[in-house]
Amino acid sequence: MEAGVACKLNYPTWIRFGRKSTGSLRFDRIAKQEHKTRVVVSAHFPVQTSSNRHRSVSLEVSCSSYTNFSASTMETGSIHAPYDEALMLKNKSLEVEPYLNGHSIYLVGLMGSGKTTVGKILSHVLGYSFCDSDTLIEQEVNGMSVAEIFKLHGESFFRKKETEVLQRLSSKKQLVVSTGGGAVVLDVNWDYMQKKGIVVWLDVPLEALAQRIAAVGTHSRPLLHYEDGDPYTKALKRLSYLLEQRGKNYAKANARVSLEEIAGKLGYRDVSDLTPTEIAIEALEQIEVYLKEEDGMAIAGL
Ligand SMILES: Nc1ncnc2c1ncn2[C@@H]1O[C@H](COP(=O)(O)OP(=O)(O)O)[C@@H](O)[C@H]1O
Ligand SMILES: O=C(O)C1=C[C@@H](OP(=O)(O)O)[C@@H](O)[C@H](O)C1
Repeated sequence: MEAGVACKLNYPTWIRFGRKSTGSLRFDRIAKQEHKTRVVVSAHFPVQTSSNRHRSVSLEVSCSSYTNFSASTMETGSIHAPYDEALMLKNKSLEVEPYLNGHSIYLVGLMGSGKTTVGKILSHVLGYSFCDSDTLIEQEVNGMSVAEIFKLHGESFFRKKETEVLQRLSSKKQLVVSTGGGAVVLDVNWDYMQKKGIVVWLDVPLEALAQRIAAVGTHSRPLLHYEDGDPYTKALKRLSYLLEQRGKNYAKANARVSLEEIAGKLGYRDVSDLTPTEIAIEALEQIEVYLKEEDGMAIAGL
């Protein structure tokens, strides 16, 4: 089909895919001028996942001639086009960036929710600096690891340092900050994060978190050392408890990125099929929704 349409117009077509089963097909401007072709496009986007993880999209396109608009359809068929997530991420960041106005992004969520992984992707695509609050704390405490800080100085010392780090970052713009899972508990931390920042919650099902943590081990996460059992069981038990304690705090975030919802939208059966880039795209979408709402409220004087 792609070849067929291109052949009729003698120019290549551009196909842009949206994420919510929508998209558009754009024809080269010169092609439109030269051929005086009015293109009527009806697109159908069932998302399919192939075994090599490259998504392809079926697209049905109908074209009719401009000079004889009522004329019959030139061609109908189906295109399988690669789903370029890096390009989609870039496009989304270009769309969101002007609304961001330099505001920093603070990622919150339970241990293993991907704050560091997704944060690095976001900082790179937005051209922001990336900070990991745990790493900054470790640097402040003479390079001691988080686990060692907990062991030697206790959790309250760690929390004090965490607040100091967030206070220091709060005066800066254009940062993507991966916070520690417990940063949401203290109100003062929210004041710092929201001073020049937007808080985004990565909401990941507990089983997926426990799987991720079990894959790398629990040694670097001292709060997971209280339970018995294998790493998966230990992580699942403790994370369930922590979510009960902190659920309300995470829900205060300006934007929520639910992996279950993204997987549903993309037609995946399991959240573990999602790539960090797909999660980063959704984070930008949710940030955009939040900023547009804020903008609307400011214009309405609310
Ligand atoms: N979308 C993802 N799918 C699978 N594994 C992931 C994903 N995001 C992160 N991980 C893995 O999970 C672990 C924890 O991720 P990380 O970004 O360090 O989380 P956090 O900073 O929230 O603790 C790492 O081993 C990372 O490679
Ligand atoms: O949930 C928590 O209270 C903690 C999460 C950890 O960070 P990650 O969420 O980056 O693992 C780290 O700050 C510390 O072990 C405490």
